[in-house]
Amino acid sequence: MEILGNLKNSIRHSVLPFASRIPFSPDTITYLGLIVSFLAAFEFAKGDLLLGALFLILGGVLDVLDGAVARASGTTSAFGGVLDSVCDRYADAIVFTGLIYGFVNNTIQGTGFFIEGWLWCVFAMIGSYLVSYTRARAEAAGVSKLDIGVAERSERIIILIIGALSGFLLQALVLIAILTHITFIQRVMGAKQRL
Ligand SMILES: CC(C)CCC[C@@H](C)CCC[C@@H](C)CCC[C@@H](C)CCOC[C@@H](COP(=O)(O)O[C@@H]1[C@H](O)[C@H](OP(=O)(O)O)[C@@H](O)[C@H](O)[C@H]1O)OCC[C@H](C)CCC[C@H](C)CCC[C@H](C)CCCC(C)C
Ligand SMILES: Nc1ccn([C@@H]2O[C@H](COP(=O)(O)O)[C@@H](O)[C@H]2O)c(=O)n1
Ligand SMILES: [Mg+2]
Ligand SMILES: [Mg+2]
Repeated sequence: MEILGNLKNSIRHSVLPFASRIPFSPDTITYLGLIVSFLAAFEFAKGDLLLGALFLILGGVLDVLDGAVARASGTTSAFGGVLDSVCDRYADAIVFTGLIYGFVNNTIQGTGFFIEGWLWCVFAMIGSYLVSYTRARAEAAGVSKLDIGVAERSERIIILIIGALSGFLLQALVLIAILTHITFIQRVMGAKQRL
């Protein structure tokens, strides 16, 4: 996990020179990233997994860039951090909703794994929210930074992108559902240790 943490920090650092030339405010980029997530959801609802994945990648890059632009321009703000987080929650929800719509309306094919594809989307969404909320609630209780676990947002997005591009979308959703519940337990235990 330490290696992945270092990779994330090196990516955040490596985009700073590029970010410093972006002529938009961090908040604008955050809002733009949310709009792109809506586009990804719309494409998944139509069953277009390729376009959905491409919008997920763009949305993910924007999610990295908003913080990079803030740091490069010295305009990081407490509100920006809140805005970034809540927009990520809306983005998570709308993308899973697009996938659920796709499975329910059979524009996305995929059955098996004991339960319906749309239900795996629901469990993946529940797990994702438990991961994020546990961190938010623990940090509100005084934990410094509970960014631990195997399925943080970046990992969830990458698994979804690879699943959508590779034809193994249902398998990716099953993996996200399982890994997010593991991460939820990791974070509850981490909060217990730190509080
Ligand atoms: C234009 C370019 C110069 C831009 C540079 C490109 C680089 C940015 C490379 C990006 C790779 C991109 C193609 C893949 C999509 C990126 C996506 C994975 C990133 C999504 O995570 C973004 C971010 C989320 O953290 P953030 O602080 O914004 O939000 C936090 C989050 O909401 C928390 O939720 P949770 O607790 O985790 O559930 C909240 O709790 C926090 O409060 C909130 O602040 O994470 C940034 C992580 C890294 C900086 C980016 C990770 C990149 C990957 C690990 C490695 C990318 C290369 C892979 C090999 C690509 C493979 C997939 C390929 C596309 C098929
Ligand atoms: N509109 C924004 C978005 C982000 N920030 C700051 O960046 C941090 C998130 O960095 P990422 O690389 O993970 O996106 C966030 O906590 C804020 O400090 C901002 O100020 N305004
Ligand atoms: Mg961000
Ligand atoms: Mg974010």
